[in-house]
Amino acid sequence: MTAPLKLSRFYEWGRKIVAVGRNYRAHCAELGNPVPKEPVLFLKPTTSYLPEGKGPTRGPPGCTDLHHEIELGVVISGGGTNIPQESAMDHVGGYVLALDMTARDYQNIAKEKGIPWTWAKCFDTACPISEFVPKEKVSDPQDLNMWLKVNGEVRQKTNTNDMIFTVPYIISYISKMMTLEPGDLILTGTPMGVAGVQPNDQLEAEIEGVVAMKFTVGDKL
Ligand SMILES: CC(=O)CC(=O)C(=O)O
Ligand SMILES: [Mg+2]
Repeated sequence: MTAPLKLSRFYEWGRKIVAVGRNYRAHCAELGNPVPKEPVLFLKPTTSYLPEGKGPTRGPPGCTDLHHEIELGVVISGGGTNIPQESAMDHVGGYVLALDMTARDYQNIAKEKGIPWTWAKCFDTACPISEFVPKEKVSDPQDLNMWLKVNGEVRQKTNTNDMIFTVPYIISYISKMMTLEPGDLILTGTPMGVAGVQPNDQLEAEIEGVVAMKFTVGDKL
């Protein structure tokens, strides 16, 4: 008999990772992107998951500008299509602190050529995650202080009330065209301060009072 799937190990379920881009005004400005009128969405494969303690995060072959992007991750417990914003939070089972590791050099090339960001966002180890935090431990996902340090120096710091699109809006928006399933992870976008990392850099991140995590940067894949 196979063991029942536990939501706390959602990353083993093989469901999807839907990522929101450009969800903080200051981050749009730092990369010279317009502020979006609707969420900018892309997918990351579940092979990019890197739970804390499972080794270093590594850029794809040839990458010369691997960036950190700290993000609040929302774990879906109840699936659905056309989920109304008003009941969207009923579909949330919990949260993780996540990094949307990005090969910025490849992303810039993709943007110039007008081609997808796959090489920039989808490599193995591109989605480091913290331990799972049950929904009950977070009273308001739209009021969380979170930060990321590289080698002890703060690089990114925000409150999630700075998001352009809120968690319920994002869930409702995605579910209009893509069925959400239990075990899916939504990455809600990164605040300003994205920057390059080097092999052996120590990444430390926290949602204050909720969860913390540490990762090392490794050599390229
Ligand atoms: C410019 C980006 O890489 C978009 C993104 O992932 C974000 O979080 O914003
Ligand atoms: Mg991102």
